[in-house]
Amino acid sequence: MRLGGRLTAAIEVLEDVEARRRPVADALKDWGLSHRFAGSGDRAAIGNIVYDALRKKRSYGFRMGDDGAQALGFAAVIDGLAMAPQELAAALAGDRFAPELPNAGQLERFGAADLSAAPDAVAADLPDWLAGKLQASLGEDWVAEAAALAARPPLDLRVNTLKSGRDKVLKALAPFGAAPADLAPDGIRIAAIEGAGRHPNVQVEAGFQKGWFEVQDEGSQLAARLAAPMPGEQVLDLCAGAGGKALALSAAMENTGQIHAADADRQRLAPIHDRLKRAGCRNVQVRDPRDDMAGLFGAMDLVLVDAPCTGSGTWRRRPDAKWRLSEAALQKRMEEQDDVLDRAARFVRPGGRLAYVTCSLVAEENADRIAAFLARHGDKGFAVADAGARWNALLPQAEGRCRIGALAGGSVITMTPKLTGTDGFFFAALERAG
Ligand SMILES: C[S@@+](CC[C@H](N)C(=O)[O-])C[C@H]1O[C@@H](n2cnc3c(N)ncnc32)[C@H](O)[C@@H]1O
Repeated sequence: MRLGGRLTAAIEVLEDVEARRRPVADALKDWGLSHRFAGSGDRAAIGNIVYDALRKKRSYGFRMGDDGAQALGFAAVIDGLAMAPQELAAALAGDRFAPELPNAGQLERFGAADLSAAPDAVAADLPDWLAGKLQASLGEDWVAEAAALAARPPLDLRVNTLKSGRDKVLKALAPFGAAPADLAPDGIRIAAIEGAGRHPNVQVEAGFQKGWFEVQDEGSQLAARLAAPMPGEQVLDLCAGAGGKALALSAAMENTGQIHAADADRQRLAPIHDRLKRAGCRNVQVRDPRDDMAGLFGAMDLVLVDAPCTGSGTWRRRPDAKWRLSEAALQKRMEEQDDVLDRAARFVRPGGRLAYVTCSLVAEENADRIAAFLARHGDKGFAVADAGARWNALLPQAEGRCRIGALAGGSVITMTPKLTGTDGFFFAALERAG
């Protein structure tokens, strides 16, 4: 396909996402199934246009003076492929599959528009209500923080130290431009896509099949490290999902002790079995949602709550979610977070720890939930640990390079694309008196 056909396809997908309010991944998949002639390069290029348009929907709409699918598609191509409007017009000339060009005035406006004159929520590329939430949560720098959430994300990998080492994986993935991650000790990064490119499908590589590495955002790797699992410990991963953090905990514990991996949703847990096998994790026991875990009450050294959340920290990867999220959904997540924290507390032994993680930047899902937990469980001897000190000890070369907030005598951490170059993550640790 030439650029014109790809752009037309991207506009169709954007219209579908808008009309049916459906996840962009589903819309792209359906488009691919009904257009079998399109090759993988075409599908990747169409995906780039669609994702870019959704990442910057509001600022592109402002700059074009039109937020329809066609205007957004053109804006994403001009910006994403760094093409001058005249260059784009020349590239589409005579292409019968190309969409109609916006008028010259619109293209000129796009090139000239200055976002410093735009309302903050437009420059932040957020709906108004979420702009208010991020402003309240992140303070002064919130517009730049939100804008960084609208950039293309890198592809991050975690080296599985149970089976390999970073140098070995770096060598195997050298053709893809793999480099050591900035912060995570076992992390590897493949930079964000440029132009119409695409990330390699690393999961077909021999090293992946052999369990040498996992795909995992650097922030998620750091959150697992900050939970400070020790070899030999008894650990409960209460919201294990597909196991990203459970696998990281297993490696950090050097395959010793025991990790109970549980989740309320059997479907989400299902992929963990293959992943554990491939990664060679022998210290993880998967608990069926129907299992009676009462035997673990008061017995865990560490309980990890990788809580269900709005995922606002992952908007670089799932930009459609920011336009679909509702206040009701946020409220529901907060109730789930309280529920799961209450459940988690029962498993922590005296002298044990509870780590709370979200991939959200909304304070109501983060520090506010910990404060509410303390208000409910103040009598059970839980205190907020100094997560900021943990960060500085783990990453002395990046001391203070995250947001460290004071809370109830301890401190909590927020990672953001702008500050740490990771997805947005929140981390808090609670210690139960012995
Ligand atoms: C952020 S995801 C977990 C991601 C996973 N830990 C990882 O690193 O790949 C949150 C998980 O919490 C689960 N969940 C939601 N409510 C729960 C509850 N009350 N108890 C246990 N798990 C719950 C969801 O099914 C979902 O899999």
